[in-house]
Amino acid sequence: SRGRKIKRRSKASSERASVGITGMGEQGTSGSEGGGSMVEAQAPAKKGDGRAADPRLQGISDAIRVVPHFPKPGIMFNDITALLLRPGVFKDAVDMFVERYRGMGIAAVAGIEARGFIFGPAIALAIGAKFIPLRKPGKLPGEVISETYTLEYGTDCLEMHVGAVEPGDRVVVVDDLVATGGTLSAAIKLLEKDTSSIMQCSHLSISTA
Ligand SMILES: O=P(O)(O)OC[C@H]1O[C@H](OP(=O)(O)OP(=O)(O)O)[C@H](O)[C@@H]1O
Ligand SMILES: Nc1ncnc2[nH]cnc12
Repeated sequence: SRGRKIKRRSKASSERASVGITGMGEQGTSGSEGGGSMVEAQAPAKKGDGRAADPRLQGISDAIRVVPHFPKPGIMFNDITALLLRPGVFKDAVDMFVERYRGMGIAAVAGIEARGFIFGPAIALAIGAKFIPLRKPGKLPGEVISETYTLEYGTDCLEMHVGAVEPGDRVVVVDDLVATGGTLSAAIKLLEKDTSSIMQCSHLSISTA
């Protein structure tokens, strides 16, 4: 044997993630696309409630592996790496973000490290926006602003280069998932600290409920 170790974790749960592309409307404006609600697209459409479910959501949900008790007991981990192995489903997920934000005059897509870096650049390129990495501490070489936040399993910090966002830029914050919301709200605070930018927030909304 060449000594290659394969670490086996507990089996994936048969539970499926419930998925939507969830968005929050612009800060400080009214009547904007997105409607100001973090949950508008999160729940699967129920019969007769007036919302048509996008047929792509089922495929996206099926492609996300739910791993119980990772990285800690009690956490139902939504593993998007399984989705990334399926190019058609990965494309569906990116396309749904792009369809939501194309033509809205978005100047920047800010992706949250690390999983926001998986979806963010593809979305930015497709809508003709710049991509801004919101990074974990100590990774950016220029002048930064920071925001510390609480995670479902620990604390962390996000940093952004000063000047990456210009005043008045319309910015979409992209990530894969919201759990406690700590990461997303830290990203919003970071962007609010630096600029008079107008924000939308969007993520591949996943819940195991
Ligand atoms: O809503 P919250 O409770 O803040 O949790 C959501 C965040 O947690 C995950 O990232 P994580 O910090 O695990 O880092 P990673 O992307 O580097 O894996 C996920 O990608 C979100 O960014
Ligand atoms: N339940 C979860 N699954 C995947 N990533 C997460 N980050 C925080 N909570 C998570």
